[in-house]
Amino acid sequence: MTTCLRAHHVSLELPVDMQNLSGGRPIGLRSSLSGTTRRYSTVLSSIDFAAEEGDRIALIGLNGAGKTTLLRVLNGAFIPTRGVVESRGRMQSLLSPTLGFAEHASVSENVFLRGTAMGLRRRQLQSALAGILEFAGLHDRANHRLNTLSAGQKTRLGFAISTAVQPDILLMDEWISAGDGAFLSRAQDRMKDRFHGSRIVVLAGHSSDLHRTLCNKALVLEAGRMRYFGAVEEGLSVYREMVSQAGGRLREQVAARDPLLFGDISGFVEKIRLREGLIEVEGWAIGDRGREVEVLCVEIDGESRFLERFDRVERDDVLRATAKRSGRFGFRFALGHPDSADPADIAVRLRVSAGMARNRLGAPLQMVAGGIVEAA
Ligand SMILES: Nc1ncnc2c1ncn2[C@@H]1O[C@H](COP(=O)(O)OP(=O)(O)OP(=O)(O)O)[C@@H](O)[C@H]1O
Repeated sequence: MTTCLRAHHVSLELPVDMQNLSGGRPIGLRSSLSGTTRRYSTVLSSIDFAAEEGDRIALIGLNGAGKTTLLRVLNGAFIPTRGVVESRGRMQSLLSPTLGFAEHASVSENVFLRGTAMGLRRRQLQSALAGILEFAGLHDRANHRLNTLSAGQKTRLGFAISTAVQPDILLMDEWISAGDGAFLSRAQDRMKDRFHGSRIVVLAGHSSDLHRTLCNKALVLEAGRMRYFGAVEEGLSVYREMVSQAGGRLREQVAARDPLLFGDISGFVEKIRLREGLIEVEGWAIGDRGREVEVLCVEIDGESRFLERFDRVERDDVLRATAKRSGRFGFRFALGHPDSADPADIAVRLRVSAGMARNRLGAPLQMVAGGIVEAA
């Protein structure tokens, strides 16, 4: 049997219940007694892709793009409003390890409940039970009620059950990194086994490095729509472009979580001076693989300006610090500014990012500690 996973023009609308507020204002507890209004929101639109045997698909998108929801549609937890999902092969999803636990049942009863929901037979579960408890470090707790376990113990149990058998199709929401030291290393080993043993994997998450290393394809989501499906490198550059256009604050958040997304761009803003309606800025930046940066992006109050022409300055201190023999890594530029803001205020509102191209900008450069902000 050939394993497959396909989505044919899948869309999903979900109900969003909103509390009715008196006069539009929150009024404490009474607001929760005042009834709700139900609206429908389109969370996924026209998702269309086919995964073949051997595919490892990186599911990429900003927060709220719809990654987890798409995984839930693929595993059948949500029925698409339009379109269909077609799959062949045993599917297992590692989304929420503790979802579906019965708090008042015992630990071993929960193994049977969850295992049955995963499609395992009673006899399979009986022979797997000891191994699952052993893996979770709960062999002496089989008869304890689940609600007597700690949150960490429940997570370990959920993980041990979900990964007890090798699936053909594996759906993962982030690479597992929870748990204490000893469990984490066993969990990582098991994840690797399950990942490599699966015929098709969909791996959601925010680590471009992991996606590049483990995946051959990428599916990029933007606000519930499929922006790209195809080779992973191309997918990562579509994502980089999306992030580059999304503004400095968001780039900062993405780069904090995924430092290698934009390559290795480092530097600082060192001086901001206000003079006769101009903002003069000085600093330095080194681009990917130690190259000179090609473009600067200056944002004030969310408005971006790209600079490809700016003064490039040879800086002995930067060359020495980075052990480079040559290169003009210092930058200097001046921009008009519309109001008579004071310099300290401008330092907070101004963000300078550097990159190798407009669609490959790094996170905004930080102001060097003790950097000078002055009005001339
Ligand atoms: N059960 C639900 N009912 C209504 N809306 C939902 C539900 N679950 C998710 N959403 C909405 O769907 C959108 C996508 O959410 P989802 O969790 O799939 O995003 P994500 O890409 O996984 O985000 P993150 O990277 O933050 O985990 C969000 O706007 C979210 O508010």
